[in-house]
Amino acid sequence: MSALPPGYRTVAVPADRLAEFRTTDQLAFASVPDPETEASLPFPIPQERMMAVEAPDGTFAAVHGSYEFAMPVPGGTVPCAGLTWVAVRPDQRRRGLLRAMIATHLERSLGRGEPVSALFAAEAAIYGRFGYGSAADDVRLTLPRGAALRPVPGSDALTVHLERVDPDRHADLVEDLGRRAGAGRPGWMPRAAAPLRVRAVADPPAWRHGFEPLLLATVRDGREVRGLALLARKEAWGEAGPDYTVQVRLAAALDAAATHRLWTFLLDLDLTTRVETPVLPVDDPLLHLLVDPRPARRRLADNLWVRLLDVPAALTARRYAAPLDVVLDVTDDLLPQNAGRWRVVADHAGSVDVARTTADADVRLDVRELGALYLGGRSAAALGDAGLVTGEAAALGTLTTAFLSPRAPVCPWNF
Ligand SMILES: CC(=O)SCCNC(=O)CCNC(=O)[C@H](O)C(C)(C)COP(=O)(O)OP(=O)(O)OC[C@H]1O[C@@H](n2cnc3c(N)ncnc32)[C@H](O)[C@@H]1OP(=O)(O)O
Repeated sequence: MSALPPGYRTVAVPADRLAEFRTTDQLAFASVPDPETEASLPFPIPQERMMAVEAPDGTFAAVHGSYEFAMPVPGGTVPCAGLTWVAVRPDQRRRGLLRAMIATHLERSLGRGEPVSALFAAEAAIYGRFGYGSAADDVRLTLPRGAALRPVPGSDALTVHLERVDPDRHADLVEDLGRRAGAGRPGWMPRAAAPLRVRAVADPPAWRHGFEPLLLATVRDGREVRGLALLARKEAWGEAGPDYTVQVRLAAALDAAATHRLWTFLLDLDLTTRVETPVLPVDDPLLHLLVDPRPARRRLADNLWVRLLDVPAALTARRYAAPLDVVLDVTDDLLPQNAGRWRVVADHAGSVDVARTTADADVRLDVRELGALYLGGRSAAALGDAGLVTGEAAALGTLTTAFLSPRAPVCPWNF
């Protein structure tokens, strides 16, 4: 794999070097050290998944970590290493430390039996060279107060309850309902680990930036919670009076009526002028419910990047929307065991077989593009139009239909 410069070495991070791990990350991201906030929150990365590169003087030059995820994929879940906290000290850049850390990450993930890795990219140009493909987009809207929604039967019968967030009482509720709301959506990463659940509802003053303490809105059918949102408002007064902003950090609902009731509430809070949505999938029901979507400001961004580490294990972990019998010729510069021709056969009953073959290839593509297709949010035909995947139009069409997911993939929280 990738060599480190002379005198550098890859090391595990023992508990007594957690502060140095954090400081290295803060130096790379220019984050303001905040010991009070840090002490109030559980550290998110399991210690055995934290790694560093030590410089010749024994200090950390670079760090990375990973989360253990069961990533939803079309028709199932796959063990996934969520790469995170990738940081190279500014005085140690561009000498191959990231490249070496990626090699370590791929090798260790495979050793743990994780055939897939996923990440959020700080900068979009970094990870393609390592075989990660942009597999999902997300959208954030800024909506005017009072934006009208098309009617949904049953919405009026639901009630809304608003309270301040209490992390002890609400962490599991938020995770459980969020998980159910995202059922069937590839990439909708559950936060199985307790530190991640706690941090999802955490509200330290340093994170508020002028907004009020975090609120929880629950949509109820009697006593049963059918939807919820985490939100906060920012007070502002202008010449024309109140000009508040509502920031919705998370919104989840179990059905159309709860979705409608939740957004009807969020879009009509007194004193407010605008409502900022959280990250939404590009096919979120809110987009379909808006009577007039044009005044909404939209920001489209890349969401998950996906890397297949073990091509046959990854491809057999998901199901396909149509029968498939195709020979893929895959290139993979970092993991040669993935390279070459694979026959992928899937039938209507859900059986999938991926095996080495010497047959002629129908489709040629890099592992990066296979990662982009994996969650079902990209079209092989469209990647073909861009020259990134090659093959006969019929083969690309079959691949497109079989890989697509009925719901657009997204991860609703950034790791
Ligand atoms: C999943 C996450 O955690 S995303 C967070 C990533 N971290 C950050 O953005 C924090 C600030 N930046 C950094 O810490 C570092 O500059 C990193 C991690 C982005 C890069 O680390 P380096 O050790 O400098 O990278 P390294 O020297 O191994 O470069 C490997 C390759 O990536 C390229 N590269 C590195 N950074 C970037 C970048 N920001 N944009 C485009 N290309 C880049 C290099 O040019 C090199 O290309 P080559 O293989 O064609 O020669």
